[in-house]
Amino acid sequence: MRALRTPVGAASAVLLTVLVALALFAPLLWGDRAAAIDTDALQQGPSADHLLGTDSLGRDIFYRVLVATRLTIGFALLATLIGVTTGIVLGAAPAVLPRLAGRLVTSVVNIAVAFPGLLLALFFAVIFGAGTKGAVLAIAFAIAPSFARLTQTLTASVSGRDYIAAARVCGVGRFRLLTRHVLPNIAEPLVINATMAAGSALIALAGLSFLGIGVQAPSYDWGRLLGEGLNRIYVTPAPALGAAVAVVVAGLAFNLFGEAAAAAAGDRQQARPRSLPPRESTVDSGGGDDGVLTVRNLRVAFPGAAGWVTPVRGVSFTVRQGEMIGVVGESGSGKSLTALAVSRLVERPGVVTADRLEFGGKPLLGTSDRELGTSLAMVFQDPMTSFNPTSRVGRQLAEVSEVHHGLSRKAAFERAVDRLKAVRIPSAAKRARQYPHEFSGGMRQRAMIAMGLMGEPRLVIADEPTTALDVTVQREVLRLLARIRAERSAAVLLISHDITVVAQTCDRVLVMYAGRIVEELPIDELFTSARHPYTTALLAAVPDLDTDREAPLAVIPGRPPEPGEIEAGCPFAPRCPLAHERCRQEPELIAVDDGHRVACWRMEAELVDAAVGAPEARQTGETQRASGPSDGGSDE
Ligand SMILES: Nc1ncnc2c1ncn2[C@@H]1O[C@H](COP(=O)(O)OP(=O)(O)OP(=O)(O)O)[C@@H](O)[C@H]1O
Repeated sequence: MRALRTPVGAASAVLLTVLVALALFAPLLWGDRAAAIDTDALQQGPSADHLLGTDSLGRDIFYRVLVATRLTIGFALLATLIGVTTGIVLGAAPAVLPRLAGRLVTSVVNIAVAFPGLLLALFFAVIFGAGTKGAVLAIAFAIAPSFARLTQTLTASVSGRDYIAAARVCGVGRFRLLTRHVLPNIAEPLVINATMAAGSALIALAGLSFLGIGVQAPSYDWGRLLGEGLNRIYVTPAPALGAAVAVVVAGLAFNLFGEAAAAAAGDRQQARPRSLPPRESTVDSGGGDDGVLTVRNLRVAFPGAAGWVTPVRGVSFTVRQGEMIGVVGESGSGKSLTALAVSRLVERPGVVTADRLEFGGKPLLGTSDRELGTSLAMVFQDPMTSFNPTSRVGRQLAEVSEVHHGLSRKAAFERAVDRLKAVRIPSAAKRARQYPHEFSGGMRQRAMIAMGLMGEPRLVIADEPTTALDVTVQREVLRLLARIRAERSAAVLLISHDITVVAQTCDRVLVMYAGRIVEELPIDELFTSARHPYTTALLAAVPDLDTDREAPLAVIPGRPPEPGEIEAGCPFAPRCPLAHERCRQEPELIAVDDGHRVACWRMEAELVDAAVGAPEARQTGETQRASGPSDGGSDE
């Protein structure tokens, strides 16, 4: 509609309407006059009776041009429909086919795209033979490769969005993911490009008819009329001009309307949030444990220009039933990648490995999509991108139960309404019928949590769930997570860059720096017993009531290293006021107390000093190192 408000859009829309009207009504109104042979008026020039003259049988060329609109537009649209459909199927196929077959399809498309469209059209026209059917198929197959490429590109651009990740966490199958979540969200650019393709198809079809390999007598389209008119262009140009003007005007109308629609869509796109990079996982795991989530030596690596980079470098922790664990660290420390890896959402070319990666005591890789979809809930940072914008909120929630619990559409929808009520969405039944954009940010985030509650989640992973929300709504969302944990005994892994949020809500905190855990400790010891210089620096950077308002806020000098910049030694050393010679080597995470682990050489030194002073203490320290974490439940 926005396109119609521009002069180009409005003018091309009027032209298209006229063309469609002509295609529908011209043969009914003037079909007889266009076919009437008049041997007394053969090959005449323009006159008041015959505006564009007559042909070799005395038929009125003006009426023939009008009547030919139906065949020309009809076949152009048919060719576009076949071409676009074939292209979309080919473009979407790699997303649903096994990897090898998908690659094969992509290669075929890549080769086909390299050939000029008109060349392909002529090639297919020869294969299918002269005639309307051949011309339509030739043009359709010439259009298809560029649409396949477009579909592939658009699919890739939305496949990293949070709502796709959310649907994948819920175990939605590839085909359904494609038809319900990907295609509706790329429909707009596809339709716009299809409109422009119709213009090109019309011109190409006219070209084939003009060359004599398109529409055959006694049928006629603008291309054939142009060919006939051209034979006597030096005697009277009007017969050729009529068809030529019709082809140009119609081709332009389609193309300009497509351009105007694209420009209008482009304006809207600028306001849309950007997508995340695509992710998937290939995970090694094994062993068994009674924790809800057991992670040992988790590593996530990506190929880079100068070799592999490893943003997550050997992370180990355990999450137990009903526990709320906070993960803090500056941007880029690997918090989100850790969460994505345990949700099986790191995509190729990313590689995830771990000595143990278990969910509910079973290897994560062996956990079925259905089980993972109903027992692991993921809440993302940006509530705007977490939902598919083209589908009603209730339907998106219901999808989980349709897929996993085999509930009917109606029953699944009722369950969705029930879960929306559980997260205190007012007028839940009405809200369930609304689209995500009709929800406020906080409501969307609660609806996202409700989606996790469609199953019976044993673990809720919330990745910066409150960052995009104002303080009051933040508190509501955090309270809701705490309530779910209390009422349903679900474990919660809360990722945040804000250590105070974690301090207010969690039982334990994992502090991450440069892809590793540098400290883990119970929350009640956070402000009193934090030992790692990075944790103490994070705490010092939090203003409190005693903070001098005149003095500048404390900041940690320097910046964390990028994954590709991490060198040997403690990665925090360049920013650490206590760094010394020993820090040229990277310290291990060692247990210093019950549930308290620290990766800092100072701790090693303290343990050794303590051990020298008290032989029994030395024994304890060594025992702790050997057995890993105690109550904290993790080792490395
Ligand atoms: N697909 C990817 N390919 C290459 N590098 C990646 C990819 N995804 C993330 N990274 C890198 O991994 C590092 C850790 O990213 P991650 O998103 O886990 O950080 P984070 O601690 O969650 O930070 P933030 O709080 O900003 O989200 C970053 O430096 C990031 O650039």
